[in-house]
Formats: sequence, structure tokens, C-alpha cells
Amino acid sequence: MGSPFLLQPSRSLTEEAMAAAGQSQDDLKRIAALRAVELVRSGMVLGLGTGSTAAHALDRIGDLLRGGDLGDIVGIPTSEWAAARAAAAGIPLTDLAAHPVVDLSIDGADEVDPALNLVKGRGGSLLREKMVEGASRRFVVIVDDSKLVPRLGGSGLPRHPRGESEIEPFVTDNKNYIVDLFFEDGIHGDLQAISDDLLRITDVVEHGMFLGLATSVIIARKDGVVLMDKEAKSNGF
Ligand SMILES: O=C[C@H](O)[C@H](O)[C@H](O)COP(=O)(O)O
Repeated sequence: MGSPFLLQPSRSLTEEAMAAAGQSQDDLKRIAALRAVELVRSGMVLGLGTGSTAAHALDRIGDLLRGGDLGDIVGIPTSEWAAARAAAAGIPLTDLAAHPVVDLSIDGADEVDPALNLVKGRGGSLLREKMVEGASRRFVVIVDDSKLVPRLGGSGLPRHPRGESEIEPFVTDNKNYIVDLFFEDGIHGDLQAISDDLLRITDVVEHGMFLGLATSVIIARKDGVVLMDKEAKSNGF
């Protein structure tokens, strides 16, 4: 495929670079989110992501609905948090039972590797995310460039403390526990085989590696926005 690393930005990178200059990390998350929302069309079934980056997308979709620039969409939330945020934004909600095929999911990630594999769930959601995003025709990941890693699993301690106290486990929306694993130099080996092994363990419901699910990743950096998709996954960061 050569190096189709930059994919049809809707504005010039020079303009993006100017817009992004001096931006905070949250500003970068918002820039990535707004770019993803440009893909939303009336009539779509949307997967609604969870977290501080996805929040910007939910709010933007709400703004478009209120302004009459978007109509007839329904959203499937990937967590209780997303359901509440989407409802507050005025996004009509549905579920996978009513809509087993999702047109477009937009969500953040904790780590993105050069093959577009992800780690998700450090905010406490991953099972419903994987269900909704796995049912999506297109899954667009939105991140600032701090989420890019050469190898999954090594980007440090959780950003959010687990549980009510050090001795109480974190309980998810689905009443499951989350166990955090960290690897000093990331996970070496065949990720798919590791995934298969993890899922064979009795009582492991899911894990936070999202392998081969992302269609594309929108990365906001201070010098502009970079779009990657599966065709360009061989490009490093
Ligand atoms: O559990 C949380 C979800 O997987 C989030 O999408 C992920 O943690 C990224 O969250 P944020 O956009 O807040 O960094």
C-alpha cells in the first residue's frame, strides 16, 4: 500500500497545525473527537464510546442534533456513563438487540500500537465496548498522541484508581471485577494467541486488548491531525 498514512483530512494539515498549536491534552482529545463526528450521517446507528475523549464526541453529536444539522440517528451506549452522557446530550438511545449491526462507533483508547491494536478499559469499561465495537461496520478510535505505544501493555499505571479503596476490587457496570496487568516493556508475543489463552481461563469474561477491531485511528497532535486506517497499519509512529 506504500505509505497512505495521511487519509483525506477535511482541512489542510497546516490549518490543523495552527489550530492545534499550544493546545492542552484535552483540547487535542476534542480535536480528534470533532474530526470523527464529521463521519456521522443522518440515519446511522452509532456506537457511543466511553471516556474523556468520547465525551467530546457525544457532546458534539448532541450539538448537531439540537442545531438541526443531524437527524434520525440512534446510539448504542458502551457503558452506563455513556448512556447518561448521551441522554444529557439528547441522543436517542437503543441497544444491540434492536440494532445488531452498528454503522459507526467512535471511542477513545488507552493504548494504540502500530497495527491499530488497542488497550481499552482503564476507565472501567471494556465488555460493552467490545460488544458494540465488534458489531460495527466501522470503528473509529480517537486519541491524542500520548496514547501511541510501540507495544501494548507497557504504558504505566492506571490513570484511574480501581475500587473504593485499596482492598476493594473495581466492579464494572456488568458487575465484573477488573484485574490490571502491566508489563515493563509491553507484551511480547502473539497477541491473538495471548487473547485466546486469557479467554480460556475459567471466569475471565473479557480482556482489554482490542485486536483487529479498529478500522481507523484519528490522532490529534500539537502539529496536526494524523489519520491511520487498516490499510496504513504498517506505518510506525
Ligand atoms: O474504560 C474506558 C474506555 O475504554 C475508554 O475509552 C478508555 O479508557 C480511554 O479513555 P479516555 O478517552 O478517557 O482516555
